[in-house]
Amino acid sequence: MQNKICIIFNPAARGEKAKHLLSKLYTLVGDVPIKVSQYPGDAEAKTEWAIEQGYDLIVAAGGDGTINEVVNGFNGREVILGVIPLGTINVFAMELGLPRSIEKAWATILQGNIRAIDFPKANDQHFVQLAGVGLDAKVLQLTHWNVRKTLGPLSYLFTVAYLLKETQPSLQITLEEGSRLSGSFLLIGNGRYYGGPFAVFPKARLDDGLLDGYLFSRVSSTVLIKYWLRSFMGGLYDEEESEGEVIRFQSRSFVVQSKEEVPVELDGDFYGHTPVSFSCEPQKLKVIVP
Ligand SMILES: Nc1ncnc2c1ncn2[C@@H]1O[C@H](COP(=O)(O)OP(=O)(O)OP(=O)(O)O)[C@@H](O)[C@H]1O
Repeated sequence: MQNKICIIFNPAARGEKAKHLLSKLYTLVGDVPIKVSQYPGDAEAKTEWAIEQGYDLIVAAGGDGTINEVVNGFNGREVILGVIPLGTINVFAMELGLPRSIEKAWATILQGNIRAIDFPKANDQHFVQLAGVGLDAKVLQLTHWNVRKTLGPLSYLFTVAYLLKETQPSLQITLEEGSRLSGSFLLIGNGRYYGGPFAVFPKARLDDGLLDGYLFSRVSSTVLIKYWLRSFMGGLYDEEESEGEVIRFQSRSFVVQSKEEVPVELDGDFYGHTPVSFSCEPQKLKVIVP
């Protein structure tokens, strides 16, 4: 491997359990530098610093939020992303088929097999795997960090149950080719998986130059359970039966607007509010895969 590697490590990943893996990582990687993120946003700053120092293979050691910060530090430079999955769910690592063990993930990085994948954006902020407008972003916003730390992914279910009783927002989506759609909750996928090994977007490919959208007209517990079960079974869905409940689309770019401010999440972290423009640069991001 000819590249100059720098590792960006997030001790707060996996509900702060990742911090216990730092010494193991030091032993494993020898004299490869490890920069420890000190606060939310610092992984992005440390990535920018590393690139300025001449490192051209930046390894995100953390979960999806850490990867998101690292790629946002690339700023259009020709660098390669490596991943050591140390997060709670690690959806992007699952999508790439990366091994979960630290040792195997590091061995994969040293082998240096590179894949070029699409690099999506929401306004000026990049993401790698998924985004959401409406329910899931609000859930992330409202579920307290301490509850997440204690209960893990289960904590979100309580917030979902609470939010389903509230009035649902009204989203207007304008696709690149001009057609308009409306609904209350939008899920966006660069790859197939969302929230775990659930193929919510069975037709999505990381390198097809398109974003996949799933727009729910109205969300209820029945609708959520139905689609979750289907995605769990590998994306078995019935086009006819889904009509009215959900609209699926694929597009290179689209705009989401709403009368009220609706929250937006990127790669599982709260990002901001509507309006938001989504776009995708085809095969722009280089990432190491098995
Ligand atoms: N030193 C730090 N202290 C607190 N938070 C941090 C620190 N460094 C980074 N963060 C934040 O930690 C959050 C969680 O990180 P990450 O998403 O990587 O882990 P995770 O939630 O366990 O994984 P996943 O999203 O794959 O389930 C990110 O939003 C990131 O901004």
